[in-house]
Amino acid sequence: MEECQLPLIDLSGLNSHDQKETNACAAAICRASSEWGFFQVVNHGISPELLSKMRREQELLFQTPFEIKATCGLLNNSYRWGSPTATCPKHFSWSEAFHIPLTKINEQACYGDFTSLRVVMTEFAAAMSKLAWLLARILVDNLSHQRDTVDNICHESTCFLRLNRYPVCPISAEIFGFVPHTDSDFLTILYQDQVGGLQLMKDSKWVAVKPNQDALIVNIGDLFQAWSNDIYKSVEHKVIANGKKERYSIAYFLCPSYDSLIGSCKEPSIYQKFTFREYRNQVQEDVKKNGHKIGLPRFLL
Ligand SMILES: C=C1C[C@]23C[C@@]1(O)CC[C@H]2[C@@]12CC[C@H](O)[C@@](C)(C(=O)O1)[C@H]2[C@@H]3C(=O)O
Ligand SMILES: O=C(O)CCC(=O)C(=O)O
Ligand SMILES: [Fe+2]
Repeated sequence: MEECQLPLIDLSGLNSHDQKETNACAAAICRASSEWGFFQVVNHGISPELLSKMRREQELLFQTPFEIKATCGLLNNSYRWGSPTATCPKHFSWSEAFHIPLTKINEQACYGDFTSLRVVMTEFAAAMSKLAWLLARILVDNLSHQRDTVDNICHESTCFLRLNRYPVCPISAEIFGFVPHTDSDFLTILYQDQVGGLQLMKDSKWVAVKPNQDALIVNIGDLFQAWSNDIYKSVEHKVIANGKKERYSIAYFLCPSYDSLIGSCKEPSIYQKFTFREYRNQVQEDVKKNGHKIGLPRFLL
């Protein structure tokens, strides 16, 4: 498997007093979103201490017995494992996850005895949110010239964090940790450990992402692709299961409110206008019916 060096962007450029440096950094973000749909950021403003505290809390959470994770109302009853709709190995994900809306992150009732998890998750979600909005503003400003702003596209009410654990997989090497998919959001920020296993589609080939402990990974989601009229790319990615080591990751998903209408920032538009609610419902219906997501091609004009 070919290992790729994702575009690596040093976000300290955005704070430079030299406008040229700031513009060059913004341009690198937009170029990577269009050429790769994926990039890594360093000097992203989230401290290594917060990241390692979050990872520790994540490990403790997943070490909890299955019955507690699955039944005690933990994290808004958001525990999932495997793929409930899978009918064959290629639709199955060898992983477990908590999928928690930002609106619930600070709610005491979601945490039971996990009090330090609540404190750390709240701080982590706020830091990831700030970074996601910063990147989305740059990407929107690059194309919309004041017609649209991130604030009338994205909304905190629907953003969420997904805590993933990929257990050691003792069966076939053909099994996915996470099935190939694109994300149904505007933009995702991923904090992964050093185990590796994430692969993405580049020039019609799967390439493996080499973990970098100082970097967070950013990828464009379907809604940014639709809004940008295919300028930014929502790229297919997957996680390979590992027969020797478990793996952890956390993804932050930046989403619009359910009723906001996603239309293209340019004419002629490639896609029909749709609301995020319509998009989500269509994805869920397709997953139920076919075992996999169809996504944006459903909305082509
Ligand atoms: C089985 C699936 C769940 C998922 C849609 C999919 O077909 C494959 C990708 C999954 C994913 C990953 C990112 C987001 O968490 C998510 C909401 C999305 O858009 O794609 C989930 C979907 C889901 O959990 O419904
Ligand atoms: O764990 C990873 O590396 C990727 C997770 C992912 O793609 C997702 O949660 O949507
Ligand atoms: Fe994903």
